Amino acid sequence: MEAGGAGEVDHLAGERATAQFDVDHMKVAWAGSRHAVDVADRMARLVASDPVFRKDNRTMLPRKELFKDTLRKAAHAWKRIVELRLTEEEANLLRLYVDQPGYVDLHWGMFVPAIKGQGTEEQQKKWLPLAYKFQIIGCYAQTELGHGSNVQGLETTATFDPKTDEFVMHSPTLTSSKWWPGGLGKASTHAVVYARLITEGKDYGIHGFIVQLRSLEDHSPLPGVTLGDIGGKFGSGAYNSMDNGVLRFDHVRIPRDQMLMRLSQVTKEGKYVHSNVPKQLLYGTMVFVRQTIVADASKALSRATCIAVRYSAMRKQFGPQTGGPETQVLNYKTQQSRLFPLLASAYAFRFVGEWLKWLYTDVTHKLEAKDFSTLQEAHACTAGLKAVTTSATADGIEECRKLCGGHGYLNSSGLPELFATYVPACTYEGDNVVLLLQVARILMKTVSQLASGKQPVGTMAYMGNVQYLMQCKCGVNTAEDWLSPAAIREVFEARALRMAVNCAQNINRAPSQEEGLYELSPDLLEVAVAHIQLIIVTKFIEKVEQDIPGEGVKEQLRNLCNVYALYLVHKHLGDFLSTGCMTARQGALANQQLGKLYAQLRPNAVALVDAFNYTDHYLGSVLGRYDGNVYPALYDEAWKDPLNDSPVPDGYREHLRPLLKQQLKLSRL
Ligand SMILES: CCCCCCCCCCCC(=O)SCCNC(=O)CCNC(=O)[C@H](O)C(C)(C)COP(=O)(O)OP(=O)(O)OC[C@H]1O[C@@H](n2cnc3c(N)ncnc32)[C@H](O)[C@@H]1OP(=O)(O)O
Ligand SMILES: Cc1cc2nc3c(=O)[nH]c(=O)nc-3n(C[C@H](O)[C@H](O)[C@H](O)COP(=O)(O)OP(=O)(O)OC[C@H]3O[C@@H](n4cnc5c(N)ncnc54)[C@H](O)[C@@H]3O)c2cc1C
Repeated sequence: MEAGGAGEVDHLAGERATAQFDVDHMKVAWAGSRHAVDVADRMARLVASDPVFRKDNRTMLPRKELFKDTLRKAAHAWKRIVELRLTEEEANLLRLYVDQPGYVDLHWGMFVPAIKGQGTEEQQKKWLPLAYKFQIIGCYAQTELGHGSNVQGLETTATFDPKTDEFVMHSPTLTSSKWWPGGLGKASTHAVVYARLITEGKDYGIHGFIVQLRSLEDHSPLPGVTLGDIGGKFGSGAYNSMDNGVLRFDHVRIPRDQMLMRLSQVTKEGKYVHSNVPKQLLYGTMVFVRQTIVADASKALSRATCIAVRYSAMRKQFGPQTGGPETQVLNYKTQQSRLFPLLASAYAFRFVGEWLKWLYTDVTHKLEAKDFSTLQEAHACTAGLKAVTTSATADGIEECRKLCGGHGYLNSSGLPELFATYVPACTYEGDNVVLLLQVARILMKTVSQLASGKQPVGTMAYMGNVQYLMQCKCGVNTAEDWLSPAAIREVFEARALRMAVNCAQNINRAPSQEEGLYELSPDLLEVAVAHIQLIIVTKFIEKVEQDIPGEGVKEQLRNLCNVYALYLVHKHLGDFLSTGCMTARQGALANQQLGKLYAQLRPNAVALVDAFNYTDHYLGSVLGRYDGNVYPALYDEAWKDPLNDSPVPDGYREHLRPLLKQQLKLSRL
């Protein structure tokens, strides 16, 4: 737990004393409200104090035990939720702090939202109460062995049989086997299955169906259903607690009313009827989850940076030539230039995630009122932000591991498991490259419409300012000029627009649009990244412009915002220079300003990670302990490894002793 307990010594107290802002108010700025801080705090402590939720031994558990441990934790969490009558908000936070991937994530995160989004009112009335009480467990079975990204290429069939008023679910090929769905392998009783709807001999494409997979009596697979886990995954512990599964159907029959019929229906006679809504609403659950993944990116990156900042503040290496104490590694400028942009990114992703949640809610309300005008904006923002934030977070966690030197490689640092658990976020819910290409296509469409005078809206509104942005010159003359939000915003807008226009022009030179999009896809990726980075920078600037209470809080957030933006300028200087948005000298000034910002951030670094308000249990890291008392903890942790159960290892008699004896004989020769 955090410092303050009897007898604890705060080894980072000196660091905390140098903070130039009110940490308590920063906690509120980070969490979104005082209420959010309090609820999160209560739930985190509830989990941390419960021995069932212990996780320090997780990476040492064999897979079967790890899975059983996940089942136990999930059941215990549910018991506590019911006993304590927790609200939905509290229950979600409790599950978050349990911090172990498991079937419940998919049950609440995808199965329930899929029924809510795609089921009729009648279907919701039937299925949701069962799901809410855990009388059924559900998963989201979309991806197949042969196809994941290309949803329209899925092969599972749902053929309507009007004689019995049923759909026949079938897996016609090996590649049509459902493959990857979380919770499918061992836990789920039901799934929302995506399959090709065939009626009256015609294939109407992909639709969702609720299918029961296992007996509610003894959990055995129902006749015609083949089920299993797809095998061990990357890393120890990590995502191996999840039963990602395989599923095959052999002509399994389900009632007609188990097709999710909000968007389209099949009548008793077998007639296909499509409601007058965009077909893409079928992808609604993915849009919802992508939005939550952006919020999760800031959680994962803030955990990693919290560990790396605290450890870097206590770790010392080398010292002045004249003798004296060694230097805290956090004082090395190289450590700061690698770590502080990640800390700033964690804050940036937090605020853009907050904004994205607002956008998603707004779009949902519009959809309910049959206004589909913002569907494309929602798709572009969720897909693009999911891709950019998860890639940066996965890379950032790995960088934090390196920033912790050798000890970062130990499981007890928490970083290897955090990385292994997090990195599939770059793939699931849409491969990041595939998603960025979706964004780029929308940007190309927007550019092509500019000539006709159509004004882009939402996050693409800046593209309407094309005349100015194509020729404007950055007005920065001194390093301090880079502290102007207007200057930053302008170069990011000009860079994104010019890259998009250049790419569109190159595509137009290709023999066909499709060929151009194909040939220039590597450039398109960069166009999409530039646009998404502009959104993140803009939302951070807008956040800092709000009224933010607490001494020094706004100043710290402004610094972090500037670090984030100028770090991107430095990292992508090639883009800014090649598009003529700024000069090489202005690039050098940006870097100069960045150095000054790092120096200002340094005395606040530990307090800025304290503001995340993570318990030691949630952090799960010996190196990231709140009290900074790392070495005794590292030492103790090593002795807990099963390899240290006995001084002489298993295998000595069979493999070491004969070897050593043989060498003895040889040396006597
Ligand atoms: C909470 C706890 C968490 C839960 C915990 C989380 C744990 C992890 C769970 C992981 C779960 C999963 O991975 S579930 C599986 C996730 N699978 C994926 O994400 C698959 C990714 N693939 C796709 O989304 C799609 O197939 C596409 C977008 C790549 C391609 O689709 P397509 O149908 O072929 O479409 P395409 O021709 O490109 O586009 C046709 C038109 O539709 C638009 N369009 C495409 N997608 C969308 C969309 N979603 N919304 C609106 N519009 C869209 C395009 O802009 C285009 O517009 P216009 O040009 O016509 O105007
Ligand atoms: C841990 C984990 C959990 C998952 N959970 C679920 C779940 O609960 N339910 C579910 O249904 N699925 C789930 N999935 C599946 C996941 O959604 C897919 O793996 C994901 O959508 C990527 O699809 P793919 O595997 O087909 O990759 P592929 O598309 O085969 O990607 C392979 C490579 O091809 C590239 N590529 C593909 N298409 C293009 C293109 N058009 N242009 C350029 N490059 C391209 C990709 O960038 C990538 O480099 C999960 C996956 C993982 C790893």
